[in-house]
Amino acid sequence: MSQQTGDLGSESAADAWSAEGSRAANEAAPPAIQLIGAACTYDEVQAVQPLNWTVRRGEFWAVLGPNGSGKSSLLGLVSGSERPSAGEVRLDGRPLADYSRRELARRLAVLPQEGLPPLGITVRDALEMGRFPYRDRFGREQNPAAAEELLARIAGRLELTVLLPRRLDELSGGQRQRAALGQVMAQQPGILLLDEPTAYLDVYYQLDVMELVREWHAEEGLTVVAVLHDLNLAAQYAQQLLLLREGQCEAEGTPETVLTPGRVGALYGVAPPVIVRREEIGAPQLLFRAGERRSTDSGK
Ligand SMILES: Nc1ncnc2c1ncn2[C@@H]1O[C@H](COP(=O)(O)OP(=O)(O)OP(=O)(O)O)[C@@H](O)[C@H]1O
Repeated sequence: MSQQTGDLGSESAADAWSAEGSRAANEAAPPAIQLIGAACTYDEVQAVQPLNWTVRRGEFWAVLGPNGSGKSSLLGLVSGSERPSAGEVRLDGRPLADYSRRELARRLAVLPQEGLPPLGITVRDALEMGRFPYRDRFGREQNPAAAEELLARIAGRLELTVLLPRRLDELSGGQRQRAALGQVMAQQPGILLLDEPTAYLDVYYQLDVMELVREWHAEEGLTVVAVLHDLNLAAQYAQQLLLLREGQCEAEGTPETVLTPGRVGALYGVAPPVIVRREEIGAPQLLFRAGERRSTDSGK
């Protein structure tokens, strides 16, 4: 969606990226996200081992790995909900710890797994709540007309217009996930984190959410990091993959280089998948069959 919103969201993706901006300029700019030996520990559990990872502006990453491999903990480090037990996380070259809550909310948004909770508030209220980083302490927008226009455009784009007066607890899970996407769009972040955004959705809404995120990414140079379980969805939508094993980087790179049959089979404990390439999907797709039963379960 185009972001002709006047001075709305001065730190928005549109500012962080110009269509004609060269790749070289982007590479010279500080990375959108940088982990420098960053680790996440809960009591005795080392969920993320010290990790170096760089996400440049405008990249679309998927974070993959078996259950308990540290995907959500990694996302927590990036969003600031988890404090690193070692190392540092930087956003745009600046330590995450230096951001105020409001500054962080202008820069980064998180789309949760289950969309918005089924509360008694309307979809319109939910979208307006996304504007909180731009409102003063009395809840006023600097430019109310432009904000209103932005919300109307988001609602139109997400086909939420007829749902605006409806309460969240009257919507389906798929509709609530769309409303959640509308809320994070209203937030105008430069970086979007998605935590298994398709977990509770049928295949129509899975593709729907991913297509909308892809369009947003393509049109505005949004930086996207999505935790996904579905390797095929990841290969289809992400340009770069980070594959985790027990809190460590097992592999990173393009879907073609990361999703090799031997690696995927060994990591997930399944038979090496068959790789299928279909032009209309434009990415490798994996066909799975069960392998040997896992002899031990680490309890993670
Ligand atoms: N709040 C917590 N307290 C203690 N241990 C935790 C906590 N959150 C996660 N862990 C542990 O950290 C490790 C990594 O968990 P995490 O949720 O990051 O993995 P994940 O890859 O996202 O898993 P899943 O795919 O099952 O969602 C696991 O061993 C988990 O038990």
